[in-house]
Parts: sequence; C-alpha cells; structure tokens
Amino acid sequence: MSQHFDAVVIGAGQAGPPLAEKLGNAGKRVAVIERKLVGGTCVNTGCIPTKAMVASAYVAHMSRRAHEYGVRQAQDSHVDMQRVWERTQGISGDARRGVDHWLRNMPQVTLLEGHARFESATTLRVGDTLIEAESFFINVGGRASVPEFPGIDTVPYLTNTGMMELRDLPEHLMIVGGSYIGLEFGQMFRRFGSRVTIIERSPRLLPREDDDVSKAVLALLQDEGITVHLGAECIALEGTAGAVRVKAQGNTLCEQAVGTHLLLAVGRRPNTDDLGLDKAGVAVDARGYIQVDEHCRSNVPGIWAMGDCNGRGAFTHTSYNDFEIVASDVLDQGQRRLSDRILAYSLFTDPPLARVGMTEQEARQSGRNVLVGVRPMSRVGRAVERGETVGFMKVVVDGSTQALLGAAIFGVNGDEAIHCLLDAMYANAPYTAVSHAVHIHPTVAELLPTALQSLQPV
Ligand SMILES: Cc1cc2nc3c(=O)[nH]c(=O)nc-3n(C[C@H](O)[C@H](O)[C@H](O)COP(=O)(O)OP(=O)(O)OC[C@H]3O[C@@H](n4cnc5c(N)ncnc54)[C@H](O)[C@@H]3O)c2cc1C
Ligand SMILES: NC(=O)c1ccc[n+]([C@@H]2O[C@H](COP(=O)([O-])OP(=O)(O)OC[C@H]3O[C@@H](n4cnc5c(N)ncnc54)[C@H](O)[C@@H]3O)[C@@H](O)[C@H]2O)c1
Repeated sequence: MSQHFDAVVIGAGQAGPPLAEKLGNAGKRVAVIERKLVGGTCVNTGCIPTKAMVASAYVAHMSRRAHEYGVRQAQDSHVDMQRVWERTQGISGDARRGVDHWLRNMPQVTLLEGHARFESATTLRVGDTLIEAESFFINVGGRASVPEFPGIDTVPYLTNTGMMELRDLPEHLMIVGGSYIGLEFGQMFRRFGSRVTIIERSPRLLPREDDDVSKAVLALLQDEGITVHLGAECIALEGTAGAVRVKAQGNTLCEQAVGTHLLLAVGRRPNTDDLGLDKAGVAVDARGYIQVDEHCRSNVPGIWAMGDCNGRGAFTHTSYNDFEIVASDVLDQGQRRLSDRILAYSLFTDPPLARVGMTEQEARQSGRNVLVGVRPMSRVGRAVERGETVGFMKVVVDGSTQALLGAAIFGVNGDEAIHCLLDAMYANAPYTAVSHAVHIHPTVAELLPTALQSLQPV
C-alpha cells in the first residue's frame, strides 16, 4: 500500500506536533508518524514525570524540616512510593492524552503508528505502507546511552525510562554519571529515603559548569547524605538484582561500589541509527546527529531535522524553538535562525541551578574584559524568609561593551528569576537596563540589580 502527503513529520516529540498543526492550518496534507508514545521523552520519561517526582521529593524534604517552621507533625513522614508513582503517571498520562487528543483533532493531519525508515529521499516505509511526500521533518529525539561495559549484558540496570517504573524504594541506588539526570534522580531518591552513591568520572560534578558552581552543588548533595565519588570512571559491572557492583578506576575509594540498584546516567544518543538516513542521503556527524544549517535544514533539500536529533540543543525549549525556526523557514521566509538562540537551561535539583549564556570560565577564555558580580542567597530576603538560603547568584558582564554575557543562579526560584537576565540579553540591552531596574520586594529577582551593582574585574 502507498500513500501520498504534502509533508511528513517523523516523531511526535516537542517540535513535531506544533509543526504538523501549523502546516495543516496552512492547507497542507500532513502525516505524523510515531512509533511509541506521543509527546516523546519530555512528556513520558523526561521533564514532566521527573519534575513531578522532584515535587514529591521536595514535600518529603520539607515535611522533615516542618518543625523548623513551627509546624508540628502528628507522625513521622514516610514516602509511599506507590502513591508517588501514581501521581507521576497521572500527570504524565494527562499530558500524553492531551497531545494525543490535539494531534487527532488537527485539521488535515493524520496520525500513523509505527517505526518510520527512509527508503529514499522522497519515500518512507512504515510497516507495510510506503509513504511519499515533498517534505520530511525529522523529530525522532534520543535515548539513554548504554556503554558496552563488561557485564552490561547480565547485570540489571536502569536508565531514565526504567526509573519511571519503580514502585518500591531502592535500598541503595548507585548512579553512574554526575550531571543532569544523575543529580536530579540522586537528590530525589535520597529525599525519598534511599541511600544514594554517585560515581562521576570527571574531577567534579557538572563538568561543564564553573568550578564554584560544581562545588556548591556537591556540598548540597553531600549535606543531604549522598555519597559522591569524583574522578571515578565506571569501567565494568558485576552482580545480580539487589547486589550490583560498579567497578571504577581513577578513585581508590570507589574501585568496587556495591548497591541494590544501578542507574546509568552517562548521556544520550540520537535515534538516527535505524532511520534509513543513508538511503535518503542525509548527513550525520560522528555521533549520529543530523547535520543542519541555521534553519534546521539537512543537506538533502526537502528534509529538515528538529530537536535533540540535530545536536543543536538538548532541551524541550530548544526542540520547540526548532519548530518555530522550521515553521518560519517553510511558511514565512525564514526570519528565525538557530544562531539567534541564547543558551539557557536549568538543573532541577532543589534549589535549582539556572544558567544563561557563558560561564565565567568561558567568558575569561574569550579574552574579553570580564566583570563578575556575585551575591550569596543568604543575602536574598525572600530566601531567608523561606528558610532556603543555599547557593548564590553570579552575573558575568563584558566591561567594554556593558553586554550581559551570562549568569548562574543556584538558589531558590533561580529558574524563574534568571529570565530577567535572559530577556535583557535577547533585547541586546546593556547590563544597566537590569541594574537600574526596580524589582519587586521581596523576591529573588530583587537581588539581581544589586549583584550587577557589585561587578568586579576578574
Ligand atoms: C530524565 C530526563 C529529564 C529531562 N528534563 C528536562 C527538563 O527539565 N527540561 C528540559 O528542557 N529538558 C529536559 N529533558 C530533555 C528533553 O526531554 C528533551 O530535550 C526533549 O524531550 C527532546 O524533544 P524532541 O522533540 O527532540 O524528541 P523526543 O521528545 O525524544 O521525541 C521523539 C519522538 O520520536 C519518536 N521516534 C523516534 N524514532 C522514530 C521513528 N523511526 N519512527 C517514528 N517515531 C520515532 C519517539 O518515539 C519519540 O516519541 C529531560 C530528559 C530526560 C531524559
Ligand atoms: N533539567 C534538564 O533540563 C534536564 C534534566 C535531565 C536531562 N536533561 C537532558 O538529558 C541529557 C542527558 O543527561 P545526562 O545527565 O545523562 O548526560 P550528560 O551528558 O549531561 O552527563 C553525563 C555524565 O556522565 C559522566 N560519565 C560518562 N561516562 C562515565 C563513566 N563511564 N563513569 C562515570 N561517569 C561517566 C560524564 O562525565 C557526565 O558528567 C542532557 O544533555 C540534557 O539535555 C535535561
């Protein structure tokens, strides 16, 4: 059987569905092909369920601190993992059903289930069906990397997907990888009541961040009772369910770490290896990311790649922005570009680490005249009132041009407050636009002008 469409979207992640709607509204006949769950990683095994679990972990943590706020509990707090799981699945399931309903009711759009592979630059196969189209929009996302460690075939392990199935509390969760996934899960499971050990091969957590940021995050996790082994590279696995051994090199304290459960959080890889890209002639880089230009166009005319699979972003907001860039390219003379995007993200530990633009180290290495302003969260009235004073805010400015180069806010509500700086950066405003602004009291954002008034050369 064969079918013809004007446009085909492969993968119903964060970019595909809004693009399908836009193309359908523009009068095109569109197919969306999804092999598993609509909504992709964010909705089903990524942002939404993990942040729901972070919320449960926060309540567990604060309930243990309740007496500090003058609140007495009738009983000791106890985490019911079955209920945490049900709440998480409820929130994630509602989001997925919302995307499903949205897709099935879009004018001109047909949702097809199955795994798509290119047969040529103009033809896809989904099961027994051949699909021809003028344009293809690839939104296939990525999955957890699972290195071929000796023992990987026999030792039970979890990735972010398997973590969503846990209904009982692991007694001792070992995590290989001390970055986004490892730290978010590590802190939440410690707060649920597990022993947690993190094994990171780099000499510090979050190796892409500034040293002071890594140190502050490490201190937070250690204060909560998490064991962190740095400079320890996992090289092999041994054991069986309930007694898993991580063999590591580089740190003599953790050559043999043993726990009941193992999470591998060592990065992600794009879902481009089983897509027939060679038959379509689409170029990928050495790690399998589809190579794209400023408009997310691949090297083959008529084929675009959006989201994690193009390696130009690794977040839900960057995937959605790719949709906006592609929609503008296809329907609106390409007004929007990848290079207009300013790097911004947040690690959702509690408190979160929010980041925009350059790190201090990157700014120094760029040879600019760098000014830095730092304020501890203990100077933020709102944080003091909330009893959540961990962390600091740091802003990085070009002293010659007055441009905001970047910032890190590791502190309560930092994930919201950082947008003051991000929007000023998008507006190309000098830092004085923020340092002269009068912010509302008492908020976390209130201290950003003060931090910018205390800039020092570095
Ligand atoms: C644990 C975790 C937590 C995260 N938390 C955050 C966060 O807090 N904030 C944030 O911004 N980002 C977060 N991310 C990252 C975010 O989830 C991803 O960047 C985002 O989901 C990428 O979206 P996408 O559109 O590229 O693809 P995806 O959402 O991965 O969707 C791709 C879709 O394509 C389908 N597909 C793949 N191959 C085929 C094929 N051949 N045929 C048909 N369909 C196919 C897949 O089934 C999937 O549904 C997190 C990720 C993880 C793993
Ligand atoms: N808050 C968020 O936005 C959020 C949350 C979770 C995940 N994500 C996305 O998921 C992606 C993947 O996250 P991640 O944390 O798995 O990957 P990552 O690439 O950010 O970090 C992997 C970590 O594992 C370490 N590592 C690699 N091999 C190792 C080994 N053999 N032994 C010990 N340590 C080893 C690396 O040094 C690194 O610190 C991120 O890039 C991000 O885009 C985002």
